[in-house]
Order: sequence, then structure tokens, then C-alpha cells
Amino acid sequence: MMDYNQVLDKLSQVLSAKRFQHSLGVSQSAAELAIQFGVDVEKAKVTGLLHDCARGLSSNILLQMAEAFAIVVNDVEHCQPVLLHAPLGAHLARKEYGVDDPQILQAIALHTTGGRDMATLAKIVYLADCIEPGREFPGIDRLRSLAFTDLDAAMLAAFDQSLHYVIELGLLIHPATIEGRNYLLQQQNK
Ligand SMILES: Nc1ncnc2c1ncn2[C@@H]1O[C@H](COP(=O)(O)OP(=O)(O)O)[C@@H](O)[C@H]1O
Repeated sequence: MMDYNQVLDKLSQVLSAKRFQHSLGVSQSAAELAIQFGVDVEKAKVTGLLHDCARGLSSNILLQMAEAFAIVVNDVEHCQPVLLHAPLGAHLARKEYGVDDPQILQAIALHTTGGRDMATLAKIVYLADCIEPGREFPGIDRLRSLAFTDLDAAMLAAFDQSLHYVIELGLLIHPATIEGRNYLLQQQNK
């Protein structure tokens, strides 16, 4: 696969300046979380950098690409095609950035909705996306410190926050977020 600097070069050409800056922030936060939780730091850095590689694509293109890659598009994704940038990002990471590590691909695919059975790297990237230095929202300090002390508790808090946000905006809720949240709560009660 491409090394970090090659990915950096290519992404700077396909993402807006704002999104590129966000990706650098996610890469940095993912690296910090990786150190904390004993995950491969280089892998976390490059995954954070790549997570939004399909975010610059329009809804029409995302829908066309999903068809081309034979990705099953559910009702929610059909109504809110922006959600497809995550699973399609995993396809682009494989095809255009030469990534074949299943953990990196899972982390990219699940970075927006989350889901069941997320590996530690996927949790790290999901949380890094929420807490990177450029993000600002009420309660971010609490989520930042929780992310560094308890990944699963932070994931639950982040899912809850994302659900509130989606409800507030009157959007459809992607079932993967509910599945991910139910899964973590069931694990907790075991
Ligand atoms: N569980 C969900 N169900 C439906 N929509 C969601 C869900 N999670 C996030 N979204 C929406 O997907 C869009 C893209 O998410 P994301 O890429 O994480 O946001 P951002 O552009 O802030 O990085 C956001 O507008 C958000 O409202």
C-alpha cells in the first residue's frame, strides 16, 4: 500500500482544504488513542488520514459507485447517500490506495455509523473522528477524556450523541448505529 506521505499527497488533491485538515486531526487523535490502547500507531495514523477519502463525492456519484461495486444500499442510505462515503471509502482505500488490511478497511467502512463487532482500530477511528482537535461541541471535553480511559464507554456516549444529533436534524437513523449500541450494552451486561 501507499505510505503515509503518498496518501497525504493524494488526499490533498481530492479533499477540500477543510476536510483535509479534519483528516489530519483524525489521524493525530487516532495515533494518540492507539498509543493509549496498544494498537499499531502507524496503522491508526494512516486509517485516520484515509477515513474520509470518499467524502468529496456527490450523492449521485456515491449511488452510482455503490451500484458499480455491488454494494447493497439500504433504505436509509438511499435517502441519505452521504452515509455511503464510509463503505465506499473502504472500497476506494483498497482500489486507489492499495490497502488490503481488513482492520483498516473495517475502520473506514464503519467510521460514520459504527456497527457490531468493531475491532479496537475501528473504535479508535470512530472516536478520533468525533474528538479530533478541530471538533467543537458541548460535552466534547468529557468525550475526549472518556475516550482515553474507556473505549467502550466512549463509544456508547458517542453513539448516544450521534443519535441525538440525527434525531434533532429529523434524519433517518441508520440501523448499524442502533446495532452497535445494542451490542455494546449487551456486552456490558454479560
Ligand atoms: N447513525 C446515523 N444515522 C443516520 N445518519 C447519520 C448517522 N450518523 C451520522 N449520520 C449523518 O451522516 C452525515 C455524515 O457523517 P460524518 O461524515 O460523520 O459527519 P461529518 O461531516 O461531521 O464528518 C452527517 O450529516 C450525520 O448527520
